[in-house]
Amino acid sequence: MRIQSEFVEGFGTLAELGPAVSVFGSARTRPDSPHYRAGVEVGRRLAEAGFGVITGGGPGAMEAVNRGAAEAGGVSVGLGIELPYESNFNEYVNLGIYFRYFFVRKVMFLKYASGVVALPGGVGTMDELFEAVTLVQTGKLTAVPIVMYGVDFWAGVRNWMGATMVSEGYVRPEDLELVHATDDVEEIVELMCAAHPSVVAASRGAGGSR
Ligand SMILES: CC(C)=CCNc1ncnc2c1ncn2[C@@H]1O[C@H](COP(=O)(O)O)[C@@H](O)[C@H]1O
Repeated sequence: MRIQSEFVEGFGTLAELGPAVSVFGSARTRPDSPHYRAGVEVGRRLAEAGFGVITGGGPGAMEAVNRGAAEAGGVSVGLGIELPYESNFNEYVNLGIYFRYFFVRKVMFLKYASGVVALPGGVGTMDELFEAVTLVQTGKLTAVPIVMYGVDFWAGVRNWMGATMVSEGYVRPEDLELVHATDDVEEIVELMCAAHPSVVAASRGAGGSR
């Protein structure tokens, strides 16, 4: 069965991966934009710290993150999705897996992730980010750092969650703390390293920059 074989192939490949951070973000981020540059930097710094990156393997922010990681010599994973129009892996993916089903692919983003970062994006990015929050909140996923990159971009969502969801009693105040917000790529790397000290030790042992 196709669905089952997608799970088997995905688990088989990603279980071998080593520590990696899933990074989501818009397919439409332009290469000349600050958000693209931030994505490259996120990929590069995570790779230098010893983390692989996992993206949707497509254009825009996904390409930026794969690019930063690959150019720094890191593991650069793309979990591609078959879409009604032509879609290929961006050229910076060095380990690609293709999926027909979005829901199988979403399991793969989180099952082996040591952390999650959301760059600015649209509904796809929101969907992937909030799946991570839901799974951590309900204890279905080991608590990993979850970071919104772009304080101004995400401010509306964060403020509304605090002012409306929390005050209506639908979200516990402490659950808001599951999600960090920053404009600082180094803070992302520090959060990931603090949660995974063994990665820091290994990358130091391998002559890593940290
Ligand atoms: C130009 C265009 C729309 C290409 C679409 N090609 C795509 N290739 C791979 N993953 C994708 C694509 N579009 C959306 N996604 C998924 O949804 C997220 C981005 O959705 P959005 O652009 O924020 O809502 C990504 O993290 C990715 O996992």
